[in-house]
Amino acid sequence: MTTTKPTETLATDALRALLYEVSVTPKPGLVDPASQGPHPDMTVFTFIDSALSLQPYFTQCVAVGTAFTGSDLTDLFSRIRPFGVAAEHAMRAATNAVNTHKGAIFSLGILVTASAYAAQVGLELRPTVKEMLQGLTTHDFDGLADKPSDQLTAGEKLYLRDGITGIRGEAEAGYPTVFDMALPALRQSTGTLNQPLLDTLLTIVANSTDTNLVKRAGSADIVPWAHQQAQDYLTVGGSKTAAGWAKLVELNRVFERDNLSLGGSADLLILTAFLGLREGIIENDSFSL
Ligand SMILES: CC(C)(COP(=O)(O)OP(=O)(O)OC[C@H]1O[C@@H](n2cnc3c(N)ncnc32)[C@H](O[C@H]2O[C@H](COP(=O)(O)OP(=O)(O)OP(=O)(O)O)[C@@H](O)[C@H]2O)[C@@H]1O)[C@@H](O)C(=O)NCCC(=O)NCCS
Ligand SMILES: Nc1ncnc2[nH]cnc12
Repeated sequence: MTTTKPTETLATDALRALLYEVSVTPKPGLVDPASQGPHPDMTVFTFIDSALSLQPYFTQCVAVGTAFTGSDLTDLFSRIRPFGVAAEHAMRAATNAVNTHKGAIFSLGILVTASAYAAQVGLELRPTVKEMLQGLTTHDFDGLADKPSDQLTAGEKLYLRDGITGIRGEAEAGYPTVFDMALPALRQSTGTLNQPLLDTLLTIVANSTDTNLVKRAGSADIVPWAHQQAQDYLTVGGSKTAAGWAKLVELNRVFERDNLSLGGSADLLILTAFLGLREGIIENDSFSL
């Protein structure tokens, strides 16, 4: 990917990506301006407050990425992790302790930091991300079996039970769902901004393992079902056809009825929107054809 946008706009583009994602409607399994979906503890306003609470964090990520001069990029990741933990506290302070953007804090913080560093040294973004996160899953999951079960996070439990690496596996591999599937789909999309982002979300759902979905469903068996539902939507034309809209309305109903969350997929859409903003595919709330 290439970007000519200045580093000074990175933090703002991160906030725009967070706000654009929650504004897209109608999103199955997720909060949008028209529906809370399967999230009775969150509204679109919770996400707006959450996003704005993260502005200092993204500014910190830009500063750390720009100033880094070390040779081992895993040190760059280690330097921002404490800021990420602090950002989680800021998020919970802004949302009455609700988890809106925990995953987005992790993933978007990495992309913002890597973008600032890569621009400073003239490197490509994705290799920079992979170097920063080398060994992440091994590091984070090492000794997990000895951790008290009541202290395990959702992702850690799913790794122990199903071997699902979730956000960590996606990140350490350099976000293949984003770079190899979602961003190419966004580049080829047309229409109003809402439509390409909807079709990109369902492209993500069709091609990734969302640990929120698995957690809510109680079994990884939900994943092939979700892949098929999203693919069916895309096959009938997605947001561009009446059949696609009918499928989307039906998916919204089923995900809400069955309490199924796509929080992880939403985060990957946030990353894709951020990269779309950096590449100029998305400009000033318009969408280049
Ligand atoms: C590295 C951590 C962030 C990992 O945290 P954890 O051990 O909790 O791991 P997971 O549960 O596997 O994932 C955490 C969140 O990551 C998102 N996610 C899930 N699957 C994927 C995926 N395949 N690719 C990318 N991202 C994924 C998801 O976050 C989003 O969903 C949450 C909102 O949905 P909801 O269903 O409401 O979630 P809950 O409230 O938790 O469930 P309910 O109670 O409602 O049922 C929200 O977080 C979205 O962002 C997963 O939830 C962490 O360990 C860590 O290190 N954090 C410190 C910060 C840090 O390291 N920062 C680094 C600076 S760069
Ligand atoms: N719109 C959304 N609804 C629920 N969880 C999310 N995580 C990130 N965006 C979300």
